[in-house]
Amino acid sequence: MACRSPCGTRSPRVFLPFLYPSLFFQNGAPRTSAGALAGARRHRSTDAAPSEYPPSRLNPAPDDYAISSFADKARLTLYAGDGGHGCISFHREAYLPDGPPNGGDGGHGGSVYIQAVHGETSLHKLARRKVVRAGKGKSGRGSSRGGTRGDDVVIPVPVGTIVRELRRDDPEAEARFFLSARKRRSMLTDQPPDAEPPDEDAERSRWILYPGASTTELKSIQLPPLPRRDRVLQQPKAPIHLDLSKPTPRPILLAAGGLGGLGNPHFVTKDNRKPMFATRGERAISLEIELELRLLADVGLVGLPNAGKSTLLRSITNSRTRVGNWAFTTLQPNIGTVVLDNNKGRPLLTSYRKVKGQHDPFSMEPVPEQERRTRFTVADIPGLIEGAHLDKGLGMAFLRHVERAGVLAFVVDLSAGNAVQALKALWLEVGLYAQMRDEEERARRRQAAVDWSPSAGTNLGRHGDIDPEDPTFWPSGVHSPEDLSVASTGGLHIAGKPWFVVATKGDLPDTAENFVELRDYLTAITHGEVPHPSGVEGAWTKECAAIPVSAIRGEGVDRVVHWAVGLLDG
Ligand SMILES: Nc1nc2c(ncn2[C@@H]2O[C@H](COP(=O)(O)OP(=O)(O)OP(=O)(O)O)[C@@H](O)[C@H]2O)c(=O)[nH]1
Ligand SMILES: [Mg+2]
Repeated sequence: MACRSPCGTRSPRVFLPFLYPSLFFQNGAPRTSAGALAGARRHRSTDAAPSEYPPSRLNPAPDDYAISSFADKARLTLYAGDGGHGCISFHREAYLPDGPPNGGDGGHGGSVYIQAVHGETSLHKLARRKVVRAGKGKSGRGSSRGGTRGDDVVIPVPVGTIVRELRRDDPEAEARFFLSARKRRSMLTDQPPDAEPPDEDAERSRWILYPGASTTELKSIQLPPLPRRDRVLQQPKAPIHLDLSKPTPRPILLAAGGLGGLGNPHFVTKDNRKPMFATRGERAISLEIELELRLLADVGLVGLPNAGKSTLLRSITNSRTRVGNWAFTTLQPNIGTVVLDNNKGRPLLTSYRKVKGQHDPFSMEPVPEQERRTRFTVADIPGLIEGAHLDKGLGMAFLRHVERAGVLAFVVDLSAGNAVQALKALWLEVGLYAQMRDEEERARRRQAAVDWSPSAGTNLGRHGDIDPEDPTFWPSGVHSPEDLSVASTGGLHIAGKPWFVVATKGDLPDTAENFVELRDYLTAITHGEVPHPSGVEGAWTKECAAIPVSAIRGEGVDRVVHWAVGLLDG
């Protein structure tokens, strides 16, 4: 039977006790009178915890928490710096009326880089900044003085950030593309490339002519072909897709600055000793990118609102995340660190993690396969409600922060109704979300391949010809047409993770029966007697366990740490 929830949406009655325990339970016993519903207060901000527990770190006062700004998405427009123009100048000296050309070169424009660093935890500063501009190169000056380079900009982002290119505007690549297209056209029509009249304006716009020259001199100027230039920085091809899941030792180039123009001494020939022209600096690329932060924690806590996730985090780490007896106390993800080593050389728990891909090519030392784990991180996210995968409540936006956790810990409140039902509801949301993410990812890859245009990259052949056999033809991350039709994993990337249940608030009366039912259900899943609660095929069911705890008293929480470490070590 469905009823109308206090916020006006339709939700099955089963969710109400989880969302608004104060409406249904008083001192652990369910309320029976219907009139009590109307009289009950929705939020209890002052008496945040049952009165029998004295205030402590695990039962904090409502204002005893750390606040920090947090954003996990940002959109940025990046402008690399234009190159400075080359200078047209001639040496002037008394009694030397016709000095040699001495115009300096323009400075190169600054580039925009990105770097994943420890210490950054949020994208909120970038989300507010919106635009990032690198410096323009200064134009060259007389007496062979080159222009200074534009300043580079490095964007520091937290480890775990994903960078996606949305749009790019590269005037130089466009010009090159049109030039090569013209050449191709003339080849197809069997005409020599020079038969087609050159686009005068396009060619001329790349040059600066001497302002002091007379009209007749200007008319007689014969511009040479643009010189070929070597680039130190190659613009990454479109579309850029980076997954910065590790700190990057060096900044990664996103938008390369334009080359500076060449001064007039470069164009001296035996026929033209006084070139009255120099080249303009290149116009630089601009990019629109999207940043998405997926926090990298070893263990992700998933639970209904008010289940006790934050209290659990406080009890196993030194986190000061907010705790309160109402739904949606936590509005942004929190990460806590569980220290397994008391920093005095004596490990509290022996754990090893596998090391891969960290081989130092210059080291003769054998690479260890595993190293001692001294700490692991736990992410606490806002509570999920039914329909979270459809963006109801707050849950959906934050599920991505547990998406990359090695282990999922489902936190279930034993005092708020049937624990098995609560667990099934959570897995249903997580499973649906995982399937949706898979679908989204496939759609994005398909779209990227459709949107992508070779003109945006710098990988044209000599004549601008496109070769699909060439691995550089495909956008980054896609190496062949088959890659675009990846078989659906159906959400297995989340449902395939090891998981366990933390049955919390075990100190409250009449919770033992609820726990026994939950434990029996998990044993049945492990033995394959009932299906995995997510409904995803091939999901992890190796050793599903429920650990009873009272986080507010700090009882049983050591077992949570031990179990999590066991699953992390594999
Ligand atoms: N008796 C008892 N109360 C607990 C326990 N753990 C948490 N609580 C209380 O349950 C309420 C909710 O705790 P929170 O840790 O804020 O719950 P949460 O899951 O983080 O809630 P949201 O952030 O809103 O999703 C608080 O009043 C806690 O004091 C426990 O083990 N026993
Ligand atoms: Mg919380």
